[in-house]
Amino acid sequence: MFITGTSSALHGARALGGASARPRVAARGNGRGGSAFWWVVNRRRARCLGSPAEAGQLLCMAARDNPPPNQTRSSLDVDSMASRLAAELHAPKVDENDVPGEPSEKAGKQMEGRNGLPYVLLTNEHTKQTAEVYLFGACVTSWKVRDAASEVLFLSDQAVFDRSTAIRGGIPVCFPQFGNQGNLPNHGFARSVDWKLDAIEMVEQLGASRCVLSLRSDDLPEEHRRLFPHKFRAQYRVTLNLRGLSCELKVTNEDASQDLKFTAGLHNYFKVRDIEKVRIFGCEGLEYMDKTAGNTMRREADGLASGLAINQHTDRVYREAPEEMAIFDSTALSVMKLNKRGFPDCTVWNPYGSQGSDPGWGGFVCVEPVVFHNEGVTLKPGETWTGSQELAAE
Ligand SMILES: O=P(O)(O)OC[C@H]1O[C@@H](O)[C@H](O)[C@@H](O)[C@@H]1O
Repeated sequence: MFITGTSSALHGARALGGASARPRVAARGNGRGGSAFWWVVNRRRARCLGSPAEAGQLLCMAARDNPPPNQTRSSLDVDSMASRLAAELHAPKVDENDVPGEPSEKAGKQMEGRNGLPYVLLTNEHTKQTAEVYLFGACVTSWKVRDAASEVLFLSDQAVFDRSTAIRGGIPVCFPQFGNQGNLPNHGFARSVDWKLDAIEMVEQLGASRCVLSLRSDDLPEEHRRLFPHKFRAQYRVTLNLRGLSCELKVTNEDASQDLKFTAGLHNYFKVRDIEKVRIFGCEGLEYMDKTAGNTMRREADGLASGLAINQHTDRVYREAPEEMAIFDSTALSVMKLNKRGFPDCTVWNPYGSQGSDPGWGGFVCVEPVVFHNEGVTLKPGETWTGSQELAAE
């Protein structure tokens, strides 16, 4: 939503004021799906063009021809749209995770959750968003937007909170193995062990609330250390910023002489009203491993102009997916945007009632940034890898 959306207005503010600009809460979008869909379609069209100026021109033309539902042609301020877009495209990107925070109770607090399991309730007073992050599995189990009234993530009715198994739903962290290729349990052990809470902090400068969790190989139960005899430190930062929710996973090889090899992913369960009416943008033309067909490599059709529909058991690991992807839920009239870094690949999964599926399969779609193809990550002793995602919901 380039005209009214939170994301573009803030990018614009950042471009004009730099990283030290006072955070401000931008005007919200109109929250109607027509406008959200308009954003997706035109953003996709703009992406095909080379320069920011061309992209800006195209967006302006598209807006004139096809204004979002709450605006008329004459009310569009095309010049300001164009300069905002150009600012967004040219702005040096600030890595918010590099800006240090200060411990603060305003950012959140540790609470006792289901069955007494500890979790962090993060709050962002600027945007009135909240998130819940369980220390078990470093799992984000809830992210609420629109004055904390609207839940973005799916949490299964069958989710178990007793440390016996990973929490089903939210955003489980898959590490050091994504999927079942390797000698570890499916998706590795990080989602089924306790992480340590290092900090709950406020990044005043950016209007962001953040919690920092960590996991060290030395603290793992013996069974995992035996199967994965490597020294590592993982840090996971979950931030509620002015645009939405960001998750950053950093892994350091702490071994003095051995390489550290792993695959990883952030297993986002997005809540949808009706899986049949969902479209996913960003997979068109990509090569993927089809896990429903014995891991055969296939290629997605190029002409998915209206996005990928889920109408069967779908379990695909796309190779080199674009940084920006979007999920359009035409029943809820909402768009969830995913911007990923350091995770080259992406999984799309919905069991669609297949054997053993969660009974809630019609109410979620998993779109997961992963590093999987090309043998994942190899870190030399002392090296660090970082993978992150930014989620926005409109
Ligand atoms: O049941 P689990 O271990 O949580 O995994 C759920 C699904 O997670 C997806 O990421 C995988 O691609 C699927 O193959 C898998 O079935």
